[in-house]
Amino acid sequence: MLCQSSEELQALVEEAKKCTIYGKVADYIPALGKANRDDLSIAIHYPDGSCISAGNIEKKISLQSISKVISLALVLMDHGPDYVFERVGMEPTGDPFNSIAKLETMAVAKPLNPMINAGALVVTHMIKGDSIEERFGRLLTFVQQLTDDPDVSYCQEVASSELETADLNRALSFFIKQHGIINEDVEQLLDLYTKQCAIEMNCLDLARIGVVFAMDGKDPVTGKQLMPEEVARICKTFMVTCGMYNASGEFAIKIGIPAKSGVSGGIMGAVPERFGIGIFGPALDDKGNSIAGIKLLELLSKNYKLTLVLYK
Ligand SMILES: NC(=O)CC[C@H](N)C(=O)O
Repeated sequence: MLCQSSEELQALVEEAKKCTIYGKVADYIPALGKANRDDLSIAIHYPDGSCISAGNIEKKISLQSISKVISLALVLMDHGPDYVFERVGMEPTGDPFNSIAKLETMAVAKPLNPMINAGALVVTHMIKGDSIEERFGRLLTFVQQLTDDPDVSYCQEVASSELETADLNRALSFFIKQHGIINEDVEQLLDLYTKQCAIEMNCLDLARIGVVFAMDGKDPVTGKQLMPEEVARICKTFMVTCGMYNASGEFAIKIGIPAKSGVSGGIMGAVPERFGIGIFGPALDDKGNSIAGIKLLELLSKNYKLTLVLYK
């Protein structure tokens, strides 16, 4: 779909771009280290199908942690909330996304929420299917429905690059396996998880996913209900409480938009009943969030009064 470029949005991008010099591209997944620190683009997708954009919105990025919201929606549909929340909690941690610390101090080694890596690994473990191919195929089909784009796929290079270097995620998986939270082969789980994180798309597709969450799980363009309202509500709530890692509290206070970020520099936002947002800005702050992406959302939220507490 063609996106109208907006001068107003472009001016906000130029303003937000000034802070990319204070950020750093993630390189613990070697393939992500190739990104250009100074990139910044945004698409906003409205329920009537129109959209506005600024920057190079055709550039594809891997979802990384943004995929955690989508896999959560899928397993909530696969198993229902009771089953899912017996295995992963609902509480923010205040710790970095890849931290192992709380797992050891909890009475049951159940990860605190599905947005940290330990919790996301449990969620990925719950994706139904008889093989890795079938489970990944189901997830990808769901993503293709959410974006209404059958060509969305994953980046083999990013997936392999993460699989080769994912020893911390291996450690988390072995820990939760030892404690009986998961019971599958760790290497297979990581194969599936790294492919999930490597699903790639452009900002416009990302904004389209955002508008589906914003409209309570219904694609406003096709009219299809892609997930039950209840599932969309749970996912959006996690985006508010845990979507920006251990910066979620400050983000909620200052910006107040349900959002999920990934270390590729992507942010997917869902402004309830109004629009979806897709951002790409690979320069990250010290918590792993897109530094210019956050600045851009702050400007948008202030200029257009998007913060949650203003909803009537
Ligand atoms: N914060 C992120 O985006 C993390 C996702 C990444 N694939 C990881 O597990 O480390």
